[in-house]
Amino acid sequence: MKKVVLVTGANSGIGLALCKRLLSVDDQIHLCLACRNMQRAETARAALLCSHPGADIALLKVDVGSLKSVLEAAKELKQSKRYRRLDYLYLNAGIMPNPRIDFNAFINGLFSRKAIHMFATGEGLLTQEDQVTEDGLQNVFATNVFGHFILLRELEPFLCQSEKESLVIWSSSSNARRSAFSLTDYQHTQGKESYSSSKYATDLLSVALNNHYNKQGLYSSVVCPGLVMTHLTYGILPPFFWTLILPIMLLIRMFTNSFTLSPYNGAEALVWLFKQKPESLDPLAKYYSCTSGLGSNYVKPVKMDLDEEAAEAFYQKLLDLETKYRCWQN
Ligand SMILES: NC(=O)C1=CN([C@@H]2O[C@H](COP(=O)(O)OP(=O)(O)OC[C@H]3O[C@@H](n4cnc5c(N)ncnc54)[C@H](OP(=O)(O)O)[C@@H]3O)[C@@H](O)[C@H]2O)C=CC1
Ligand SMILES: CC(C)CCC[C@@H](C)[C@H]1CC[C@H]2C3=C(CC[C@]12C)[C@@]1(C)CCC(=O)C[C@@H]1CC3
Repeated sequence: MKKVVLVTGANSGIGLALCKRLLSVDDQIHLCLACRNMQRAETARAALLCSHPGADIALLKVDVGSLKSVLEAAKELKQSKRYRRLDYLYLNAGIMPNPRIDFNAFINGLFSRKAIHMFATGEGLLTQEDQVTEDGLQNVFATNVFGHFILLRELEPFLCQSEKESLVIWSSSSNARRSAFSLTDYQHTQGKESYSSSKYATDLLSVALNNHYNKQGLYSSVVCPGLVMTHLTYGILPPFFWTLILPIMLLIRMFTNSFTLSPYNGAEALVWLFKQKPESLDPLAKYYSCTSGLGSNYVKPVKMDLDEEAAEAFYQKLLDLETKYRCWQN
């Protein structure tokens, strides 16, 4: 049976590298690139077909930050009858709008005992300016979490099938931090660390999804790709600056193994999960892409800093929000 794989945010960065690597592992897969910009999606498909001529690559238009677009995309997928099931759903699209570096925190952190941790996670170094979407949601939450949750809910018939397990894989981050997230303000309307909050939310959600869906054959995992040079990180510092500090980054990599740097390396854990049996994965672990000082890639599972009650409480809040939006749609 050929595997069916859908990747959101597949037209650039880690998502595109993942697609390329998946085709290298198995060029028989049915690959669906779910992107908001069809021109960029076409360019990505052309690039993938260059390296894998004859590959089965479909495009699906979806803006995960817009509930209307998510519902339309799911409807299109169901109506097209192109696929009967989905084996892997990579929820990779993500944003970090208007990032700012706190240089004081950087200098203080540099000379503290937490220096290595700071480089591995970016903890306390970054703030973002969020916006409100047309649905009245915080943009980072809508894009990184809720749009993907609704997509998953809409695609349940493709994912929950008795004959075979399916795996949902969330692109989380080492920047996910418990203290940046609050159950009473899960959209992060108050603070300035919406990215960190949204990634912690994906970690909680993945745990809750396993509790609710494993019996139906659906499994969920989270990955951290490491620090990768993509449009996202070029929004933090310009490309020339990253090139300038490359020797420093290679040095830091020797201590943290978390500066994977290239999208190819960053996709390591995502590809590794494709090769695993979903039921053999640890629902409470985050799978990190790592690159050693000598440049070899490996995957490291790390227990997440969360409790299952909080995961369940957050899940219930998402269900309530979903009900509210579905009422508005009708
Ligand atoms: N780069 C890094 O160091 C790290 C990245 N990550 C995570 O990895 C994931 C991929 O990021 P990365 O490859 O670095 O970043 P990129 O900016 O290169 O890629 C992000 C992808 O998501 C898409 N996207 C953004 N918003 C939407 C939307 N509303 N609807 C549909 N697609 C959307 C983008 O499409 P478009 O081209 O249209 O903008 C793009 O294809 C993200 O979830 C990120 O948080 C995690 C840890 C580290
Ligand atoms: C390399 C240094 C001389 C200067 C870089 C300092 C910071 C800009 C970076 C240190 C750790 C980085 C990091 C991220 C962004 C850039 C840093 C803060 C991320 C938050 C990017 C997005 C993620 O999901 C996780 C990354 C963790 C590490």
